[in-house]
Amino acid sequence: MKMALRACLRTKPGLTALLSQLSCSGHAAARRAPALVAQRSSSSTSQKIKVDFDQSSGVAVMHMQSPPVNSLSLEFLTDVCIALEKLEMDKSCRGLVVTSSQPKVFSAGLDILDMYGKSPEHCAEFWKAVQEMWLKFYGSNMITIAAVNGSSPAGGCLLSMTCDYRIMADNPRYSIGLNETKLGIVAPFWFKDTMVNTVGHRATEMALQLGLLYSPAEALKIGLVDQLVHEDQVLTTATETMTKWLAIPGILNISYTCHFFHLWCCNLVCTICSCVCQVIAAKKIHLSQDF
Ligand SMILES: CC/C=C\C/C=C\CCCC/C=C/C(=O)SCCNC(=O)CCNC(=O)[C@H](O)C(C)(C)COP(=O)(O)OP(=O)(O)OC[C@H]1O[C@@H](n2cnc3c(N)ncnc32)[C@H](O)[C@@H]1OP(=O)(O)O
Repeated sequence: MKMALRACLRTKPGLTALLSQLSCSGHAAARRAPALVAQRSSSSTSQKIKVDFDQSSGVAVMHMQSPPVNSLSLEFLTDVCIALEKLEMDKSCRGLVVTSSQPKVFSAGLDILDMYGKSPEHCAEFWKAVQEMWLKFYGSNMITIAAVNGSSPAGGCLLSMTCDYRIMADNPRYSIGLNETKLGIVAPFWFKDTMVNTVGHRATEMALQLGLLYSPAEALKIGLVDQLVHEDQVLTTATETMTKWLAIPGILNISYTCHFFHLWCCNLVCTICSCVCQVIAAKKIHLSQDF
């Protein structure tokens, strides 16, 4: 799916426009202009994001440092998107590792306090920022690896699933999954689609219906993560793994992209049809109540 988005962002101007409308792209850029990284190795920091870029390897490491649990607030999401935009614009950056500077937690998911009791304008901006993060990671031209060094529920799990590869700390205290159901929330369809693309239909059905959080071992078993390593080795394994991914010629990447793009389009058409059916059904119910 990520590759599919990459392809359409490269090759389909119409869809790019569609996606950019969906994602309100540019809202982050409008706030702070991106800067190109000139040094061989550099480090740039916002309050909540630290990026170390090694120009010799072309690999950047994004450290999420929003205490206590890297919850995805509007401010944090905006910082993430800005950092990503800057890296994306620097063509020498080919790989990105995302990890957490917070102990025991990769990301606690969407910031619940930023969704509750806020103005409609704030909620709209917040929700657009969530979509923007998703699109930017999924549509990135860089190879992305999530170094999941702690728990990663809900939106945190989504963030990791938008990456090409996930390495998780092998600590049974940590968990990962889309647990929205347990919170009394329905996960949006694109959360669901992202999980289907990662672990398949049946596993997603079980995961979402029951709001399951998986231990690292369980997550590995269903393919929610790709590799488990000792807690101390998550970041180094991620950078080693990146070397292997970057050795694959980009052209092959693009070929796979076309296959996945086809699947993604089919999925999108189905989703639109299902939305139309739901609207028609809702109207029918409404009419039958009137008479
Ligand atoms: C505006 C929106 C419009 C439309 C959308 C509406 C609905 C669509 C919903 C979309 C789908 C939702 C996706 C989500 O991501 S919802 C968030 C789900 N997250 C969770 O369930 C995680 C909850 N947290 C935990 O499980 C644990 O905190 C965690 C991450 C395992 C860490 O555990 P631990 O180290 O023991 O830390 P604490 O639990 O003690 O937490 C420390 C501190 O952090 C606060 N906190 C935790 N999670 C969140 C969060 N998601 N948002 C905000 N704050 C969080 C926690 O309350 C503690 O705060 P305190 O002040 O008490 O120290």
